[in-house]
Amino acid sequence: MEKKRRRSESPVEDPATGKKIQLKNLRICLERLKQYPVRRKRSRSPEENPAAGERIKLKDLRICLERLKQYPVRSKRSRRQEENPAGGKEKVREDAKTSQYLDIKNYSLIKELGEGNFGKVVLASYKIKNQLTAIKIIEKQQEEDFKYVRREASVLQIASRCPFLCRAMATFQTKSLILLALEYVSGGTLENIIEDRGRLSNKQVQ
Ligand SMILES: Nc1ncnc2c1ncn2[C@@H]1O[C@H](COP(=O)(O)OP(=O)(O)OP(=O)(O)O)[C@@H](O)[C@H]1O
Repeated sequence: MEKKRRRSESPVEDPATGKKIQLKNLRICLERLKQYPVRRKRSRSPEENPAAGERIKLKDLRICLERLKQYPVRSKRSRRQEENPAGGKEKVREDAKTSQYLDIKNYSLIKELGEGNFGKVVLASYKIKNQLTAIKIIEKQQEEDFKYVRREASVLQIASRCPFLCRAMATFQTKSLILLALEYVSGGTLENIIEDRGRLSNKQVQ
């Protein structure tokens, strides 16, 4: 009986000091620990995609955030009046420090630019920066499709110094669509230019 009472008074030893932890302090610790499972649940679906109202997977969000972190570094170049490789003088790159790039509501669609093998490309304005962008809109056939588009965006990012490729700004998805926001290249396609002007020199192609 004596033994039982003592155990209930100080049930746990501090492994560091070997001393009994006061019941009062233990209760405070347990109260604090109770908060952890709640946080873990929240982290399973942390962000809602405002375009679709669906939860973005934590894994995808981490990948997006990791990629977005790379943008401020490149924006240094854009501050030095980087030129549009298509010939325009406008700045082509801005900071993407926040997930605003991933919200379709922040883009206003202007007109259709063309159609590729997988979907349409529309000219849009990124409202936050008043910046033109080409958004590739692809109808999702299967969940895996988003992975392939992200891979395309990653390749464009890796090759971002190449003056012949446009840059990827963001990839995001709704339930049925995949959207890839690209740097807008205003000069038209090389094919169109060759059709209009005929043969071009190497310098003109560059
Ligand atoms: N970044 C851009 N800036 C301006 N126009 C673009 C841009 N990307 C695409 N376009 C326009 O949209 C059209 C379709 O482009 P898209 O890349 O979808 O076609 P694609 O070359 O067949 O590629 P894919 O095989 O990936 O579908 C292009 O021909 C071009 O006119």
